[in-house]
Amino acid sequence: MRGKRVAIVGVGNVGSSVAYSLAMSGSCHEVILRANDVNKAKGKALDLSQAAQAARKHTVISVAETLEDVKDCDVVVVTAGSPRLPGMSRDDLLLKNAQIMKDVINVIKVSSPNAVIIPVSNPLDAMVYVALKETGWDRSRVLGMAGILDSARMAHFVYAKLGYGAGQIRCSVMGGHGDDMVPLPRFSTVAGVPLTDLLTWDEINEIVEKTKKGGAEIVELLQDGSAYYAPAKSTALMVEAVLTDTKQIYPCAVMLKGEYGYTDVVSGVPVMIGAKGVEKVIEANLNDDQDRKFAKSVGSVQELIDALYTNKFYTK
Ligand SMILES: NC(=O)c1ccc[n+]([C@@H]2O[C@H](COP(=O)([O-])OP(=O)(O)OC[C@H]3O[C@@H](n4cnc5c(N)ncnc54)[C@H](O)[C@@H]3O)[C@@H](O)[C@H]2O)c1
Repeated sequence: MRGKRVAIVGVGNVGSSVAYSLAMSGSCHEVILRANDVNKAKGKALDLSQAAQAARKHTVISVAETLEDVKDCDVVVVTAGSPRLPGMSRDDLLLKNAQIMKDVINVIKVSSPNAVIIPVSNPLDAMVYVALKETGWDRSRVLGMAGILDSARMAHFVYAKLGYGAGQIRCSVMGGHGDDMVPLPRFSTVAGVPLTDLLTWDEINEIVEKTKKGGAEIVELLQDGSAYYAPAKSTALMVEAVLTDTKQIYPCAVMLKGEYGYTDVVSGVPVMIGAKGVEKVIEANLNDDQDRKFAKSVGSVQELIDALYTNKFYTK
């Protein structure tokens, strides 16, 4: 039996940080980097390999000269794409990144036919839709990263408000990875204590708003890119759940097939992740208010998907 192999397509800030996280945890045998700029990938691979040696980990970091060389991977993470720059909405990126995703996926589906694919590029939910459409695979094998990140951001803002509990905060965010994401205070706890017992609704609503703007706040401060440490760690958690078949529940962007009343649209929902990818979609009981917000969020993703058709990226 060979060791686990993960490819990362797009070796910018997020991609290289995913590789770093995986190398530091030693959760896979080989990480293959694929970038258009092969020398850049080679430089990153050397640096990462040396970091693995420093950490006394066995993970080997290699470079694929072409996408066709991304062979027989267990998981393929796609971070190739343009980052969201100041003033640029996620929607502006749609057609540009959809073409990149399409080109990447059409090679990967042949070179790594048994992989689980984790799209990260934005606009995330639409990229999951493109990856699924291009592969034609079962939805269980294409799951997008966003919900773990958004939930971590919410946890950060809960800590910032409370001033205690860091590391014990469990937050839940559903919906698309956009301005209409749905932070769920009712499903959030600190060491098991409901958030609603610890904070007033005014305070909670402030946290909800900060969570929605969490990515934009970092973009404004960095000025030349977007967040990558938390996105990378969130992605690595998903990779590791697949590689080690942990059956953990994480919020991920998946194609809905009747769950929550929606079909043929991608949204962030809690899923159980195992070796086969999404092994179960969890249907939480939403109250009327949560239901309404989730519907709005799904509607925003649907608009992005519709835009792929109205702009003739796809035809019906
Ligand atoms: N889903 C999320 O929660 C989340 C979080 C953070 C970032 N993102 C998205 O992830 C993507 C990467 O972000 P980043 O900060 O690493 O950006 P980055 O600019 O640092 O890296 C993107 C990389 O993709 C490469 N690339 C472009 N086209 C390619 C192709 N056809 N093949 C291979 N590589 C290609 C670029 O050369 C660059 O190195 C962006 O789309 C960003 O918006 C998503």
